[in-house]
Amino acid sequence: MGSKASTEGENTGEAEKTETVPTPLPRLKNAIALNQITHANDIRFGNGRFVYMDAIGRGGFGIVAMVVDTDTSNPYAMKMERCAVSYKNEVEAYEKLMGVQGVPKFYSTFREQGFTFLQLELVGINLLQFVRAKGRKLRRTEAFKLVPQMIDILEQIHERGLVHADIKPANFAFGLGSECNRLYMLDFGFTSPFLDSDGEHLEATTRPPRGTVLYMSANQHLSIYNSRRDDLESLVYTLMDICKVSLPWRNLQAPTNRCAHHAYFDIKQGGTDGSKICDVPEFKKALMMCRALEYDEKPNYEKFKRVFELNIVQAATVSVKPDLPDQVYRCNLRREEEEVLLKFDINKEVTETAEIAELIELDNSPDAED
Ligand SMILES: Nc1ncnc2c1ncn2[C@@H]1O[C@H](COP(=O)(O)OP(=O)(O)OP(=O)(O)O)[C@@H](O)[C@H]1O
Repeated sequence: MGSKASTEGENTGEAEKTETVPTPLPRLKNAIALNQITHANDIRFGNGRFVYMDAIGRGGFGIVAMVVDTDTSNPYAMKMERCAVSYKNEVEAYEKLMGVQGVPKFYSTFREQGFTFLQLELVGINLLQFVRAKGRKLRRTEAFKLVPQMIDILEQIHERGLVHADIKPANFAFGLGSECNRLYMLDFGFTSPFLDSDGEHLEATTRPPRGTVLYMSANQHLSIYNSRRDDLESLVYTLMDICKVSLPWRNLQAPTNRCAHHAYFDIKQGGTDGSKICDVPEFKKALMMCRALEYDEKPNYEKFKRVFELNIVQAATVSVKPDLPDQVYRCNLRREEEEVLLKFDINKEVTETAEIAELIELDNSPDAED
């Protein structure tokens, strides 16, 4: 989750009409085999119950660690954040999404030393890492093969009355082992309800844009509160990006004021019919469908899927799954992030520093949720 101009993905060059073999990207090497994990430290969370194994993700407010439960020896993902304003949001979302296929299981949450923790089902490589591990962007047929799963997850999230509000490649991940051809949706820090307590759609309102600039819908740049149509539009940008169709705004400076957001809005609108965004018929059509949706309208998910439908031969032959289905990917931490982890070293005496006390206070303040 992050309110920032994303630098994720690679600059992909111009959109193409025909499918070409995508160009190589730098490959990821730091895979960790699940059956080979050993821990060389005494960093523990949750009153000593969870042993830290490795960092597998990082975001705007903290890191995601792979941990092992000392009671059961099961591995989990532990999302730890410092005073994250999005934390309460994310816990509520995970509670509402319990049982949804394609959302990692949520096991527990706790707070330690001014940090919040979410214990989650461990899933595998995210889509951004997947593309990097392949060393090339995906072929369109490969990206389209993923669409039904992506839409199904989104539809279920919407059915629970929530919009995800930060759809991007790094927020989709493959499952592990026998689940490696299933997709999961991650990061519910910006997820928000779109229904009121009577089940009616919330009135259109405004708030400062949040999410990841690169994939944010055009309307979000006008500060229009997210609704279901915005998730779909962000999904189209996500798909374009993973299969080498350039996002024309990729090299724009991150918007810092209203005027800059308006510039983004204009370029993301891409002319009256969106045709200036790209020439690929499927993306053009999908974007037009997003633009035709009213603020409170329920999308026709099946129709959306049909835009990307593969023919019978393609559907039977195209396979999209990680080469290493039993591996997660280590992520490099910054020095200050490594230092944070040392606060949880059980061999070190832990004192609550002024900084941590301040963070707890901030986190408990009434404004913390905005
Ligand atoms: N349950 C999980 N299993 C495995 N890896 C995960 C899991 N949850 C998150 N990750 C990894 O950690 C990364 C960051 O997670 P997440 O997006 O939830 O954090 P964030 O702090 O909100 O990030 P950002 O600020 O970039 O949006 C993901 O892209 C993914 O690679």
